[in-house]
Amino acid sequence: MIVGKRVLVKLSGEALIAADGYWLNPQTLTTLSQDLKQAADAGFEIAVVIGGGNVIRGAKVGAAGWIDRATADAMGMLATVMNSIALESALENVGASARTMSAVSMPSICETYARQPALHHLAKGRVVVLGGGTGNPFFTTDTAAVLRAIELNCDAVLKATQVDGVYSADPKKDPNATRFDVLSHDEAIQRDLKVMDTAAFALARENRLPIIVGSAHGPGAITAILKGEAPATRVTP
Ligand SMILES: Nc1ncnc2c1ncn2[C@@H]1O[C@H](COP(=O)(O)OP(=O)(O)OP(=O)(O)O)[C@@H](O)[C@H]1O
Ligand SMILES: O=c1ccn([C@@H]2O[C@H](COP(=O)(O)O)[C@@H](O)[C@H]2O)c(=O)[nH]1
Repeated sequence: MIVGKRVLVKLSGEALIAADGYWLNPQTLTTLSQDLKQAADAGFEIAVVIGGGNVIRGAKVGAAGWIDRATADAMGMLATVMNSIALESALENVGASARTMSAVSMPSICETYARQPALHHLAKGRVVVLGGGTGNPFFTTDTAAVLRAIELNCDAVLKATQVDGVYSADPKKDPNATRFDVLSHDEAIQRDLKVMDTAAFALARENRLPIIVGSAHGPGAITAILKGEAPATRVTP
């Protein structure tokens, strides 16, 4: 095991897009849910933040000019709640106990996020899916993931993404990019490595929170990283 018992898993929204372009692929949600259940069954306490990149990214829409940034970000936060309740359903379908809590209050749909009830759910072994980001515009779900991980006394954030670690440049764009096994928060910020946003790295650095970056692809991928059985990059103080 390379991280402690309580982990916040950050999932990409974009990874939920189906091969035909539809915004949500049920098979991807099922595979991720089976993996998260496996991790919970292995004794990990799991909180999850899922992005909204399969639906909207506020910065991009705001920059296009037809809608203001804060409104576009509100749409983005709502997208993360849609993804969160879809993941909650998929988790329940595979037999895991799960609760969605949203930073944006919508009590007829899911619980509103509050720290103490979230800690209670984690202690009960429930997978806690945290929707709505930070509840504020001009942030991303990477920052929300780090913020919640700190609040909920998590041992690490696992950014379970589309690549198997942090590279010297985006490996999807630069075939010569080289992979780090370990690097510091300072290095990640100074080198402007865009696997997570700078605000998220800075908040993690300030609070000495380790960030693990690895691939979410394939059955059991997340559990394997948590157990130290799959390649991943560790970003440490
Ligand atoms: N230096 C780097 N090392 C590794 N990956 C990088 C780097 N720079 C950019 N990336 C890219 O960052 C991506 C990680 O972001 P990912 O799509 O998982 O999440 P996100 O954008 O936070 O989530 P969402 O899709 O919900 O918005 C990887 O797919 C990778 O292509
Ligand atoms: O705290 C937050 C988190 C997210 N948003 C908005 O949601 C989208 C989707 O999140 P991603 O992290 O990009 O997947 C984001 O682009 C923002 O527009 C937010 O406003 N506040």
